[in-house]
Amino acid sequence: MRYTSTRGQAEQKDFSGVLLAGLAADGGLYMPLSWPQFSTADLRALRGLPYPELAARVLAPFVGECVKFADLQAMCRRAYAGFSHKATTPLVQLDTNVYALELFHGPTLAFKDMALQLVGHLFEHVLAERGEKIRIVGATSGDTGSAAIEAVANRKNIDITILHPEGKTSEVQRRQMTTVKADNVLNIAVDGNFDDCQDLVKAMFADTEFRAEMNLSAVNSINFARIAAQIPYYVYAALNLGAPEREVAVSVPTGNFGNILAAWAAHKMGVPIKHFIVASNRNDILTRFLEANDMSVHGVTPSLSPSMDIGISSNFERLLFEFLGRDAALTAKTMADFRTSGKMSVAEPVWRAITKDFTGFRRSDEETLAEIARLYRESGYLADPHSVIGIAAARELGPVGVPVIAAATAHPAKFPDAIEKAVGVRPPLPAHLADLYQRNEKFIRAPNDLAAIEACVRNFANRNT
Ligand SMILES: Cc1ncc(COP(=O)(O)O)c(C=O)c1O
Ligand SMILES: N[C@@H](CCOP(=O)(O)O)C(=O)O
Repeated sequence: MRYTSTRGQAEQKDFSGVLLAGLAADGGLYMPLSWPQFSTADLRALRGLPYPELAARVLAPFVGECVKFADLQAMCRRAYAGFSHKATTPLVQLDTNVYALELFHGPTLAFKDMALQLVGHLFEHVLAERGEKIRIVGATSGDTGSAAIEAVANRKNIDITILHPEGKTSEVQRRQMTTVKADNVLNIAVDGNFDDCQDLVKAMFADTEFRAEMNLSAVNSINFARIAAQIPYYVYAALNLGAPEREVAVSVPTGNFGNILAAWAAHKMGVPIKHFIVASNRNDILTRFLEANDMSVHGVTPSLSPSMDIGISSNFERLLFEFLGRDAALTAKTMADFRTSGKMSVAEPVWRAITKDFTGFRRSDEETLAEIARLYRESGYLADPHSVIGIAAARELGPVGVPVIAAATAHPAKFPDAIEKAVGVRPPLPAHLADLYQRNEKFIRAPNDLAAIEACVRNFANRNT
């Protein structure tokens, strides 16, 4: 499998090349040249497999020749061995046609573990083969940071620097990053919001000298390996609900658009996913676009679902590329105009085609608390402030008679203040994190300034010289 940039100017790469590069050299995002196809018979053959086996088979065509299938299988087994639920991603029925797909049984209690636990093994494997060292730079609004750190802490040949917006994650999320004891981890609290952190990461990649000097790599969903590793759980859930003979829909709490894009990729590969519901909080750029063809940047306002506090959704570029008929020049121009003007609308037929597949939904903080309370009262199910928006969207907008997979993206214990406000109880952290509040934190502070951040990354890289 070869990968091409959405902006068409970067060299094509194989899976390992994409994994290590993260962002394409032209600022675009890598996409497979074509989507692997799974026939009805192929899908039936996956039904009933344990999650790690299914994941290896779904990922094999993306990985291609880069990793032997037996090695990929072994990595999938190791990646999910530590998950706290035997089914890895269990489905919980909440209503006649609403199912929570629990993606938070990994070590850091969010869906990011699903991809990053595997990506950590893939990095180590590919780096050992190539004899290379990488420096990962990543941005987080709360969950990617700890999942990435957990996946690569103490791994040889990898340094990781995570930028988080100071004061804008939950305390549990911050401590999950800043209390990890590993010499290869640097946490930076940036004086800004998530979009500032994400821009700083992209700017480091755009600084070609710095990128080459540091051999930068990415753990955010700009790295296609992240998207690929998020596809298998949609295949697994759809099969468990009757696919390929039965259609399903998905409802996904959305920020950077990576998770729902993975569901859409599963649909392109042959899984009968009929509709895609984008659930957002008050940071609703995608919902505004889906309602009125208006993608205008409004900045980021803190909410009770901090991981979705994202102003610009990076992965929308991948969807745009597809709906523009894979016209890289037009995608590049549209993205450049968006960058300059802070606004984007697409040609009417393109917008109609997108909105045929995707519907937007939003909930304010007050509504989110009310949804948590209602769900808890009616079914005893405690959902975190991100997942509950997707669940509410599934109940309200799910196509009639079609089972909706509502992605449950985080464990409620990551957001105890919001949960307590909604239902009056503080969900306890699992045993492996029980002493999180007693652990010592380690991070540095930096301004929202590229030169300052690059200096931090460079100093960290040179710490032992
Ligand atoms: C708990 C949670 N829900 C939802 C999201 C949004 O997912 P995405 O950025 O893939 O749209 C995130 C962060 O990415 C998250 O951490
Ligand atoms: N919501 C994320 C932000 C980054 O998203 P990613 O999927 O591109 O890594 C977070 O919680 O950190």
